[in-house]
Amino acid sequence: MYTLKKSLGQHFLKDEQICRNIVTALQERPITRLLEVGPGGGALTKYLLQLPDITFKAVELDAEKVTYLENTFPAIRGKLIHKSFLDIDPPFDEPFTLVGNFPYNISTQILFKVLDWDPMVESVIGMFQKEVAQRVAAGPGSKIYGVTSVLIQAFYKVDYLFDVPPGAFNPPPKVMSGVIRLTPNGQPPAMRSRKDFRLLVKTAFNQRRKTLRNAVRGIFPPAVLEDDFFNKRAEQLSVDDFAALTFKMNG
Ligand SMILES: C[S@@+](CC[C@H](N)C(=O)[O-])C[C@H]1O[C@@H](n2cnc3c(N)ncnc32)[C@H](O)[C@@H]1O
Repeated sequence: MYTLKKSLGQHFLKDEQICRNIVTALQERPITRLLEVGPGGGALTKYLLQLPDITFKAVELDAEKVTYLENTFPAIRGKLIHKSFLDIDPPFDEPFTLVGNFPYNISTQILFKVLDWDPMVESVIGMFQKEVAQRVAAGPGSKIYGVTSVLIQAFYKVDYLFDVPPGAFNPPPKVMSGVIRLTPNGQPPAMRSRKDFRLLVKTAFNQRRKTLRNAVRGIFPPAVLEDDFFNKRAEQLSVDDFAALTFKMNG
């Protein structure tokens, strides 16, 4: 039928109930345009192609799976982009939803791409390694609160929907998985620029055990760093705290 390529994170869903649960979660919000990342053997795709009144597209890197999908699901012809998701531009002119049992080797890059495309991405229903999914959803004070938590939560509300055990996949991955939903959080906090925000958050968490003062020394004027606020550590700061701090960074 086809081979499974570990290098492309190919763990295909074999549990039909999990596939249906993902599609049900997707339908809880109105969607008109849908992009599936990594349709693979079509476990989710076969349901997605049946959704009424939706313009569907998918992007798959593996040529063998592209041929397989086009032969098995004629309805997908003309809707399947044979490229890396990381290399494409938004395939719609208007906001769309992103769905996928994502290849885990590029989870973080997928999240960064969502941020680059925002506000074109109006929602995401995605399967990640559980640890990554939990990190995206984590709040201040948690050990797993980090760069992706802050960057994503500045723009999206994150809901952790459900766990998926290794046995739901062929071949089973070594770790648990989790499905999350991202929806725009309304009003992103005021910040000087997204570029500054990203630099600050990455720099602060790069040395998360240090005080903020020591972690971000190079990117703030020395006088600003004297404030007691900088005695805190990155993991104690809220998304709004990070956004507000961007206005005090070096120009
Ligand atoms: C975890 S599998 C999911 C397959 C299928 N959706 C399922 O649930 O059974 C990830 C899929 O993403 C594809 N993939 C890996 N890297 C990709 C990339 N950079 N761009 C697009 N697809 C990619 C893999 O070939 C694979 O089909």
